[in-house]
Amino acid sequence: MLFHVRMDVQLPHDMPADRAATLKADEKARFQALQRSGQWRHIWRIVGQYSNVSVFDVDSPTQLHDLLMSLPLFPYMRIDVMPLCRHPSSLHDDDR
Ligand SMILES: O=C(O)C[C@H]1C=CC(=O)O1
Repeated sequence: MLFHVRMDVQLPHDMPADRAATLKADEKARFQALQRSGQWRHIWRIVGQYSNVSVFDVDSPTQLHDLLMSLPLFPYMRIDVMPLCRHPSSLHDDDR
């Protein structure tokens, strides 16, 4: 199942720089593992914002929920999710 996910990150202004750096490094490691697994299929930065739009390929809404909650930056994100299905005119066989 494919999901479009928008994540807006807002770290508290008073978070110590070393704590923020650790969180970002942990997030990057988790993100790259999920990319390698194929579950985090695409990501784009939204220009000028600490935000991204991503496409996830997971087995169920529950799996996506658990995956998002496992992200180190989860407590500092607003997350919006849209379920996707294949467009009938798409030329891409892997859109499902
Ligand atoms: O940078 C972000 O948008 C937040 C998050 C998503 C991937 C990642 O490495 O960090």
